[in-house]
Amino acid sequence: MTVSRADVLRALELVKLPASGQSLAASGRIGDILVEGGKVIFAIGIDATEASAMEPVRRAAESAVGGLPGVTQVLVGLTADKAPPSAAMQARQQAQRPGPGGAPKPSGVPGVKQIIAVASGKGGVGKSTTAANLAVALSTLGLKVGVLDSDIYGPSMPKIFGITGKPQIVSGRTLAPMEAYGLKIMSIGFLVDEETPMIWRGPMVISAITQMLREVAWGELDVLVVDMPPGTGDAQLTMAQQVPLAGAVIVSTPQDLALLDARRGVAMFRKVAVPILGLVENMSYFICPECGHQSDIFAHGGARHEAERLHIPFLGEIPLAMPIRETSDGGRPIVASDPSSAHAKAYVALARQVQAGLGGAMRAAPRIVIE
Ligand SMILES: Nc1ncnc2c1ncn2[C@@H]1O[C@H](COP(=O)(O)OP(=O)(O)OP(=O)(O)O)[C@@H](O)[C@H]1O
Repeated sequence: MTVSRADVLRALELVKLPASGQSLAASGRIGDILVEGGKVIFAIGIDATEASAMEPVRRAAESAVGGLPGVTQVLVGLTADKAPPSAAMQARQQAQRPGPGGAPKPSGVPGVKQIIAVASGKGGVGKSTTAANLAVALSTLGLKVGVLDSDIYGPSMPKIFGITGKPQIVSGRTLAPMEAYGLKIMSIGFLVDEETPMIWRGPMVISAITQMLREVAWGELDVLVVDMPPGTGDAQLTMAQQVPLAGAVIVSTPQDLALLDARRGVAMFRKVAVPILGLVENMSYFICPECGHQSDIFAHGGARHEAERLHIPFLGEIPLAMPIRETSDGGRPIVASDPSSAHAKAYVALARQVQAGLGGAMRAAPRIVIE
């Protein structure tokens, strides 16, 4: 038995909006409905200010559609991007945006002291490898560390940490994070099916991130490292705004073009008043494993200059090295699998800089209110 879009809409007629009592089906808030076999995926358009009020509607929509014969899986996201906002909505959003003074900020996550983002202006610069090794390095400094992989375009933490399986539900909607190398790990890869078409991932990212932040039993953490999706589009900007970030680390390669993208990354976090902890140069230079000769394949040092130009801290250089790639691609990040190597030490040096920067960021940031 296959479900049709009309069946889905009929089920959504029974879901009412809290404010108006209007049915969700008739509200004009439902975007395209994707039906693949027994899987149904769609997004509900909302004003960014309605996110918590609309969460029960999202859940009601999921259970109404989930009850249809032939439906095996339902994924409903809330998206603030769908419809162009009305003038009133725009005014409200404008009022919410942090001004030069910094406030207001999203509320903190109970038990989690600091959340940092690892971001890059474009894909493929080694952001996830850096985030994973930075997280392990922070834990070698004695901190309790979690990793939240929000890279909708290519969640790589399950692979980097060699995690298979799915997180278990601990109670109600709360999931237990996965664990590896003493870190708590949650990935969007565990929540969004690999087959979910890319076009759906953008709209879903915000509700998935909220879920990963607030409906995961993180326990007590000193630092939660968020691996951001690469780029500086709307999804990334909204995330930077919605996640209570203490700071951001930008990863770049030394090439001019990558640096241009890194500059956009810096501008994005500045726009939402998130402190920049600094810029890391990844794949900075190459040391020949045979003869030990160092070659600067991409004109090494570009990121250091760029950091100076942008008046942000330069956090260090990570070489382009086969052992980094092999361990990262093999589920054993080098800081965990070969902690005495020079490469691991480079990440630990990076972690020390980040830790020092966070002290400053915390002093400068408004007090985070624990709900
Ligand atoms: N310093 C390094 N030396 C050698 N290989 C590296 C280094 N950093 C990353 N890599 C390799 O480069 C590839 C891309 O890295 P990674 O997935 O971390 O990048 P990313 O920026 O997160 O990519 P995406 O944007 O696609 O998610 C991986 O195969 C990784 O192992």
